[in-house]
Amino acid sequence: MLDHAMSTGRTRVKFCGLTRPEDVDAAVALGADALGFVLWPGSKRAIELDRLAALVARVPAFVTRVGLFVDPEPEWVERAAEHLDLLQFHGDESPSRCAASGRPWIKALRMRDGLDLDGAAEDYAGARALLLDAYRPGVPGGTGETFDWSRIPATLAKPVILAGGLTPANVAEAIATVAPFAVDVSGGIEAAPGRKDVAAMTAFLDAVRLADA
Ligand SMILES: O=C(O)c1ccccc1NCC(=O)[C@H](O)[C@H](O)COP(=O)(O)O
Repeated sequence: MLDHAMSTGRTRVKFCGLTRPEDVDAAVALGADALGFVLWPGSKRAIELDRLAALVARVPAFVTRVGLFVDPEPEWVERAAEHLDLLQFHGDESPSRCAASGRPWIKALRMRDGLDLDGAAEDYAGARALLLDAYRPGVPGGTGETFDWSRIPATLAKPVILAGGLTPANVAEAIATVAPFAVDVSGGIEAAPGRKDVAAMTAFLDAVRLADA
């Protein structure tokens, strides 16, 4: 069992739903650990492969490039994966489906009533982490909604990436409550879907660093 922060003393930060070069540049300059690109066409933040290639070309070494999928066709994963460091699955993918490409992956779990997190951690043993997100029926992610953080057990067999409705105003409380390995934010740092706000990105990272201090 791991405690969520794995005693590293620093909460990693993933900014998700990037669509514009200027937002990628700002996120890197501010010190985000990982950048997420939505590769599910149903999202307002979705990007095509040519845009993905152009955006990730701006990302330097040691910043993780993450691609988000929702029940994707294997061929789509293969084509996108050459531009990515890590795959993030947001749909009903089985563990074997997540692992099929042989590339590192994480599984997003939406916190619907009755979800057995310990069981999911066993089922998705091959995941590098579990991303815990809010549950809204019919919406696979990016809801901008929080969930009851006290539902997360203090120890879990996988590192926890906390997501769902995080903002510069609530992320410190989230870290104090959950002690996650990482936090993930999309709507809370946006001016509009897919358009990040530099002041909000800055405030979010400042709040995380203060919480870690
Ligand atoms: O952002 C989307 O539109 C999206 C669509 C489908 C699947 C996942 C999606 N985003 C996933 C993320 O990683 C978000 O960062 C996460 O759901 C938290 O979003 P938010 O509550 O807006 O911070």
